[in-house]
Amino acid sequence: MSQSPAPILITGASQRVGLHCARRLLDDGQPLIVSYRTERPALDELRERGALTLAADFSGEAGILDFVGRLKQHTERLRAIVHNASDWLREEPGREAEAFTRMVSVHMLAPYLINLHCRELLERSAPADIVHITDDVVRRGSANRVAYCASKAGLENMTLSFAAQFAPHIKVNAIAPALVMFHDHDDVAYREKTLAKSVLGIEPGPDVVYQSLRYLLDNPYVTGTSLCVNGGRHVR
Ligand SMILES: NC(=O)C1=CN([C@@H]2O[C@H](COP(=O)(O)OP(=O)(O)OC[C@H]3O[C@@H](n4cnc5c(N)ncnc54)[C@H](OP(=O)(O)O)[C@@H]3O)[C@@H](O)[C@H]2O)C=CC1
Ligand SMILES: Nc1nc2c(c(=O)[nH]1)N=C([C@H](O)[C@@H](O)CO)CN2
Repeated sequence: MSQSPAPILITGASQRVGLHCARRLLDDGQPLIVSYRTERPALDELRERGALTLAADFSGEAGILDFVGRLKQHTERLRAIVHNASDWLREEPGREAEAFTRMVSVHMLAPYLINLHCRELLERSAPADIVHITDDVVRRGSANRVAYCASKAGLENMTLSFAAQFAPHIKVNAIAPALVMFHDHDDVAYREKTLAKSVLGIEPGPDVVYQSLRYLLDNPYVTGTSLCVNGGRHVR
């Protein structure tokens, strides 16, 4: 007898891109598990649509492993893991080491430990996928967010290592967006400056990340790849 589809895990899905991808996957009829750090009204919508929501704080090893333990109490299989959780921190004078530690933990230690500890769950529903959400800024560095950019570069590199280690039953890829969606507090000057960085010059919205995710989930012959979703910033 065929089993019901295994769930997809998206981390950091209480708002913005992660929430949009969660909604689209639920629209696709995909069983879903999401992690969140802050309780938000949108989580109730996901719960009402059948998603399992698990609290998670990826700021250190203990929180990451605690999340993995609770996840395994709810499922023995995973169709995919989407590492979306992220903090876009600037360095603050006197708190540089804290920022670096937080960036490495959420962008590198969490994906690393979750991938290793959940490999068996993915293998049980192979072919399976891991998708790292990185950032186009890895291509050129960031004067304003050194730790953020370095940790995303580490996540980008782990895509190659895990693709080699987890083949052939688990594909591992990255999606490297540039501007996807502004924050409400972004002023006109910032928006105009940011839009001018790409040749397409638009704020595309979160569906461009979902479309990239859908492609990776549906394509059986893509692994170790990073999809550049940046409006052509690199051709300027
Ligand atoms: N938005 C954009 O234009 C761009 C986004 N990206 C990348 O795309 C992804 C989605 O972007 P976006 O939706 O803006 O992301 P957000 O800034 O909204 O972050 C997503 C979620 O990550 C969670 N999170 C942050 N730190 C932790 C932590 N220590 N432990 C657990 N959860 C945590 C937050 O949870 P909570 O809110 O519940 O506290 C947040 O809702 C990110 O990886 C981002 O780096 C890359 C380039 C551009
Ligand atoms: N975790 C987050 N990472 C990033 C965000 C964000 O809001 N949260 N935003 C950006 C910017 O859009 C940038 O790409 C353009 O200013 C980058 N990463």
